[in-house]
Formats: sequence, structure tokens, C-alpha cells
Amino acid sequence: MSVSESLSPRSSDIEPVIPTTPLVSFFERLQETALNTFGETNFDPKLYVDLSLKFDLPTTEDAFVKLPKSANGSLSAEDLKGFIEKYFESAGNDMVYCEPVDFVPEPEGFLPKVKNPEVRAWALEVHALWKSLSRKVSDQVQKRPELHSMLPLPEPVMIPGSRFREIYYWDSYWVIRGLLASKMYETAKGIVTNLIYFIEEYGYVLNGGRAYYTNRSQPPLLSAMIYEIYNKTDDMQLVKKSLPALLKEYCFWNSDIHKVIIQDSQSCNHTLNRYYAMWNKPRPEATTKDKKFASKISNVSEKQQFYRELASAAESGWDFSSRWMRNPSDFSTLATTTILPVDLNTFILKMELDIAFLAKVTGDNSTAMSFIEASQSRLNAIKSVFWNEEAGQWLDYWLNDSTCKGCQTWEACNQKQSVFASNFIPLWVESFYSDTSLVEKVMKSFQGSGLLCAYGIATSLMNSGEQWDFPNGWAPLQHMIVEGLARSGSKEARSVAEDIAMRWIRTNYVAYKKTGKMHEKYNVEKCGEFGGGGKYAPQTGFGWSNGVVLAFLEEFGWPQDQMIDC
Ligand SMILES: OC[C@H]1O[C@H](O[C@H]2O[C@H](CO)[C@@H](O)[C@H](O)[C@H]2O)[C@H](O)[C@@H](O)[C@@H]1O
Repeated sequence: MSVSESLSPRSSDIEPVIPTTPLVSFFERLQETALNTFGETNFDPKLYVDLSLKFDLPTTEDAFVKLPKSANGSLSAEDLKGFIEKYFESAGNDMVYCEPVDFVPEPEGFLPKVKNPEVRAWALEVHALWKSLSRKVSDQVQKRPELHSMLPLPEPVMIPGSRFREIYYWDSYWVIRGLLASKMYETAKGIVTNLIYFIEEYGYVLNGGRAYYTNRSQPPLLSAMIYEIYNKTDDMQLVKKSLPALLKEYCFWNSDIHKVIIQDSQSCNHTLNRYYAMWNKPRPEATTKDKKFASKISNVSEKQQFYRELASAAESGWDFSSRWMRNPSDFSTLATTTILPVDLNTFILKMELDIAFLAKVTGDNSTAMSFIEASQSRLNAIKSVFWNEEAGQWLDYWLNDSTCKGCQTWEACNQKQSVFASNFIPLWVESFYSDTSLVEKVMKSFQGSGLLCAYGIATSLMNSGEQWDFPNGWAPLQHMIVEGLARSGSKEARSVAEDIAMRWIRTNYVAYKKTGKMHEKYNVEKCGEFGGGGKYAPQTGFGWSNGVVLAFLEEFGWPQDQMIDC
């Protein structure tokens, strides 16, 4: 029996939906009323699901239904504003600022390779941003959780910033990489403790720390966080505490809904994974928008499926992208659950390798062996299903349908021929470095792909208007590709990596000087310009961008007389 078969719970429910709380349902009603009353201008639906109640839910609902309505059922903006002020705490009040225990303005041994004084001064400013992003869940949430969508957590968190006022799963990996460069090991461990707490409570790491994020996860990088922290701190206690949680998380990703079997041309079966949210309704943080996107779908089960595709795209972290659409100009053709994604399977390969490593250091050789075997099977699967020799890239694989009963036969035409940054993510994992001709081929393919722009790596080649597409560049994608090239063992690849890191640092620096802020995403065609598109206004702060700048400066440094302006 394989490691995933022996660990995986067999769910009989193939279309699972995790129920939401009465509070979140009420917030959704409030959100819809707010849109109808205040109008579209500057409307952010997430604001309404991030409020806290001042009184209990029945009292608040009672006051809500008693609000005076005109003949056509509408409320006055003044009445609704007054109601919100009287009955709710503002969004963000459920977290309090908290000074990180291990923050010092200039840590000893901070970024030793950064010699240029201007770059060093800026890096210290970015380092200081940890103070503005550090929060602790308020005591009010711990005392009366039923009044809040914020979930209680044992340790402080780093929020991404702006409208993202809670912890996020995959963002935390790059936050932690930055914290390690900032020598803030205790803060990094606290973040991991929170994510482990999610696994203990829910069986997996939630998309984020809110009651409306309990129906899906995000790209699984917890093992990678623990691996990085252990390498810097040798903290065996942390490893021992995390292993049971990692095994549980591994089961979650290998549950029936996430698992797909593909039979290759040699009749060999491969198990791979996909994103699959346990939700078939509008995402509460975007109910008003999701209903609008679904408005032209009249069939009830097709509508439910569309909502599942939306939530599954959110689970992928790439919400939203032409990558998940059958027809990139029609958002209602989202088909996330019909795709086996290259990056998700790379993350699970990394999880297998990390668990094997962490089990070995605790002396648990039998777990280590099983996970080495699991990683070898996945390597074969990645090669057989995703690798495309002609392109020199790993391509997402489109399933024949999303039901995934039994196994599907591999067909070359099901590899998606479009170029996405995710096609190069496997190079982030060391398993591929021993094949020097493969590294060379992938590097050449990347250089000729069109993704490498003047100020970083574009997410795709298509300008669909979605945020996970051209011309946006995202910190996590820059980091994984740069780190993969830099560690691959090829000298040339390392110098390509350094060049990309410098382009990215430059544009982050110039944007910071212009706006005073670090941004969630950047426009890789224009120096110092932040990204746009998508379904919400561009955000600042910003956890993963700060983390990647610090990690790049740690790895490559910045020479004394190298200019940083564009
Ligand atoms: O509210 C819309 C979506 O917001 C999140 O996604 C985006 O921000 C996250 C935090 O930086 C990031 O992890 C994700 O990659 C972004 O696309 C949230 O994760 C989504 O679930 C949510 O629908």
C-alpha cells in the first residue's frame, strides 16, 4: 500500500460542502444590503464580513430587520450607516497591534552582502515594516468568538496588509523567508504554530484566519516553512511538534476530492492532486461579486459548480487567472477542478521530501522511507503527466471532466500549451538538479518563453484583465523561479537568477520611493509601477513582497557602487 493510500481518509461524500456559520450568513446579507444602499463606488464586499458584532447575533438581526424601508424595500444610506456604527466594531478591530518579541531595528549580521548604503537604508525600512504588519488576535475574540469572523489563534501573526487583515496560508512562506533574513526566529515559529493549530482544529491549513475561509486551503507550504526554520535554528522541538500535523495535512491533500489517477501510455497509474474547495456557493467575502459573475448561468447545479470553481481558484492562490478558464475572455468558463496543476503537485512533492527529511532528523526512519518512496512516485508522475520535451516545460494537465471517478488515460492533447510562470516551478525542488541537461533545457526554455520582462517575471503571456496574468508579476513566483535557477547547480542559471532578482529589487525600490509603500504585485513592464486588474483594488503592505526583497538581498546582496534606480 502506498503512503497516501495508508493515510488517506476515504470520504463517501464526493461533493462536500463545509457549512458556514450563522454570523457569516448574516454578514453576507448585510454586504448585499450595503451594496444596494451605498452603490458600487469604492465598495469592498470583504469589509462587511470582517466586521465584529457589539451585541449578540439575535439582537443585531432584530435591529437589522426593523430598519425603516421605503415602498420599494430600500434603506436610506443614513439609516444603514447609523445602524452599522451602533451595532458593529470596525473591520480590523478584532486584531491588535503587537510589537514582535524579536524585532530590533538593525539585527546583528543583517544582510551582510548588501554594501550599497542607499540599498541598505531601504532594506532596514522594509525590515521595520514587520512592526506595522504584526498583529495578535484580540482578547475579545478569544472571549466571545461568536461575535467575530476572525478565528482565535494562539500566537501573533503577520498580515499581508490593507484589506488582508488576517493570516494567509501561502503568503506565510515568504513572510517567514523575510523574517529569517531579519533574524526574527521566534516570530517565524509563532506563525507556524498558528498554522499547525488550524490543522489540529480543522484537519488542514485554512486559506486564511477567518470563519469564511474554512471551506478551502491554499498552496500547501507548511512543510517548507518548517524546513527553512529548522535549517536556521535547529529547533528539534518544533520539528517534533509539527510532524503529526504535517502527516494530517498530507492526508487532506490526498483525500478523494483532491486526488486523481492518470494512466500513462505504458499502462502505469500515477496519483496526482488538484485544487478542490469544499464549497458551492458565492465566496462570503465576495458574495455580491460572485452572484453577478454567475448571473448568466440559470441551471442550479451548473451555478453551484461555477461557485465551486471560483472557490477552488481561490484555493490555488491564483485568484483569478486565464490559467483556470476554458475561454479566457469568459469568466464563467472557470474550470479549476478539471485541471491538474504543475505547481500544486510540485508543492506536494516538496511536502513529501520535507516530511522525509524532518522524520529522519527525529529518528523516525520508517516514516522517512515511506515518504522518500512517495516522492519517487510523484517524480515519475510529474515526468509522465506534465513534462513536455518539445517545450522544455512542465504543462498543466486538463482532465476530461471534473468528476474523476476511476482513472483517466493520459493524452498528449490534454497538456495545456499556454505559457505560465507555474510551468517552471518544479525547478524550485532539488530533485531535478541532478539532471544537468534538464536544468539547461528548462533554463533556455524559460529565457525564450516571453515571461522574462524588464522588471521581473510575468505571470502569463495573456493580458486577460485578471490579476494572476500579464503584465503582473508576483513576489512568490519571482522567488521560486529565482531560487530554483540559483540552486540548480548551473553557473549560468545562477547568473540568470541574480539578474532577475536585481530587476525585481529595482522595481520594488522605485515603487517604494514613489509611493512610500510596498505593493502586493508589480507591473513587470514598467519600473516602479504596481500591478492592477483583478476583482479588488491593488493592496499595499505587503507581507510577501517584503519577504522576497529581504530574501533576495540576503542571497545576492547589492554591490557598493551599483545604482538601484531604473
Ligand atoms: O478576497 C479575494 C481573495 O483574496 C485572497 O487572495 C488574494 O490575496 C491573498 C493574500 O495576499 C493571496 O494569498 C492570494 O494569492 C491572492 O489571490 C484570498 O486568498 C482568496 O481566497 C480571496 O478569495
